[in-house]
Amino acid sequence: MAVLGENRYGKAESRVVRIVRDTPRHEIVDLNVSSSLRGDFDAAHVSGDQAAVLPTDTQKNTAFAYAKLHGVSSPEDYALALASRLLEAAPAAAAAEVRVEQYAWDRLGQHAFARRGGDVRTCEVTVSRSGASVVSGLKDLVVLKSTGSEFKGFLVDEFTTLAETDDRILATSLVARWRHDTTDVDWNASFDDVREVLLSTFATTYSRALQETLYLMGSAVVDTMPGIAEISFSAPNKHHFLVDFSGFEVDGLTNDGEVFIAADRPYGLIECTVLRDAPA
Ligand SMILES: O=c1[nH]c(=O)c2[nH]c(=O)[nH]c2[nH]1
Repeated sequence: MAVLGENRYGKAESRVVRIVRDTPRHEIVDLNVSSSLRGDFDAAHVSGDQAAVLPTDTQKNTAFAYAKLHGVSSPEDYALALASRLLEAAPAAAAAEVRVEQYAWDRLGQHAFARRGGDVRTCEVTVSRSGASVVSGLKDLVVLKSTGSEFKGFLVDEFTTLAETDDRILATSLVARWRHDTTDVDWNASFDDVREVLLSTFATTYSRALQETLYLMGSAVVDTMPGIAEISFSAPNKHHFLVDFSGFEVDGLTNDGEVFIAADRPYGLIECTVLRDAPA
């Protein structure tokens, strides 16, 4: 005779992004939230009876709703509120556990941010009989605009379901590589300057597509840095989907660009090279 031992169940790794946008200076809270319930869930396992089971889908929905309803002043305060709610909503549970990871962002502007501590500096050098080529770069530079980004007017066919938007989150994990046309360069200062031009352009320009933003960033580099002949980008469009609260029976719960699910895949991958125009 088999007997059921310890068990628990829940939803792991909901990527909850909360934007506080009451003023033009937005705040971002970026969380990875996992919840689980343990208690008397024997019937679900032993006889297939789900009457006591608060679905993991509901646990996930509650995690997103609570990012708005309760807010996230700290991961601990939010986790306490969410766990208390889940315990209350599932009478068979003896305990609800909520685990939260919070990703830190540094401010670039009123509504632009860079993930803290992320990016890696790169270089690729070739020395041949005819000279040296130096390509400097960076990767894993994660940046996000919480407004000032639209995507509309695109080609539509019978498989298109994407809605046009005037206001979305734009985020990417940037890979950039730029070619110098000289080796007479203060490499460290040059790197810092390019990184700063990339970030400030991202933060201060309106985006009609990630394509346009990359072009603007690249143009700013080749226009202001005389020794740089071209720059290439590979930029995943890290999609943030507005969570649909309309199906929840909670009075007054709206989502006005405040709570997003950060999807990891699939992702758009936008790549381009921007070159300095040859002198006439
Ligand atoms: O900035 C974007 N560029 C695209 O080409 C694209 N395609 C898509 O579905 N969303 C977006 N966003």
